[in-house]
Amino acid sequence: MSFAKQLRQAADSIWEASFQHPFVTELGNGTLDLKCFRYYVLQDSYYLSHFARVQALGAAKAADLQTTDRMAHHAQNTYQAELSLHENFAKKLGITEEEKASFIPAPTAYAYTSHMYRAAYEGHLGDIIAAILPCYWLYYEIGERLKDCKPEEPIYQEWIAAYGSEWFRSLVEEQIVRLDAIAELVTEADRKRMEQHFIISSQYEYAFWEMAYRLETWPVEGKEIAVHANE
Ligand SMILES: Cc1ncc(C[n+]2csc(CCO)c2C)c(N)n1
Repeated sequence: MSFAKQLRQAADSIWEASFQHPFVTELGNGTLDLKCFRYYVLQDSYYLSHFARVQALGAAKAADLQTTDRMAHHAQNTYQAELSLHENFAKKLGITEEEKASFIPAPTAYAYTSHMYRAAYEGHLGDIIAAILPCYWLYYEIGERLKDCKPEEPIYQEWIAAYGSEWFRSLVEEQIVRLDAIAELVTEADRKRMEQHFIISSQYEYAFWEMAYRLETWPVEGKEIAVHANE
């Protein structure tokens, strides 16, 4: 079995928990409170802006220029495709510039992005791909599962259409192939560490739904420092 498939299998129960999370199921049947989705869009813009930087770190750590080119392309894509999807949602949801400028990253969004930076700081390109792959792959599987759902809310339809697309599938497959190629070249200790990054990211994917569904705040409120959601 390929390395990526082994990781997918190891994370299966965590992914199942995401598929069954009320944020995901209610997005599919249209009953998700827009307040939660609005909160998600802002936290996810923050998440994506850091995700793009981690992809760019992957470009810098690649061992050949072709991979540097592809990872840089992926970073650009996160900015152009994913963030523009969010800009579009923000407009439709009436999220104001002031709201974006005085955004407070929630504990889970902060922890998840910190986890990806840690993998990038400590490791090589394989660590980075292992940490970012669940983001691609899980969303692709959610897109597939929700493909036939027709929620009444048009914003939820757009969200489902973005991740169930062929365009998105090719991006996911490219990163799976890259992970398998790297896994062939590294040591068993490297592979163990990569598996740990993959599992922790899978847990954070679940935690991200939970964060948005519960409108998570910091345990002691009133001392948070606001940043721009796109920073
Ligand atoms: C918490 C969270 N996890 C994953 C994604 C999906 N995603 C983010 S970047 C990227 C790769 C290039 O498009 C993908 C699939 C998200 N939006 N938010």
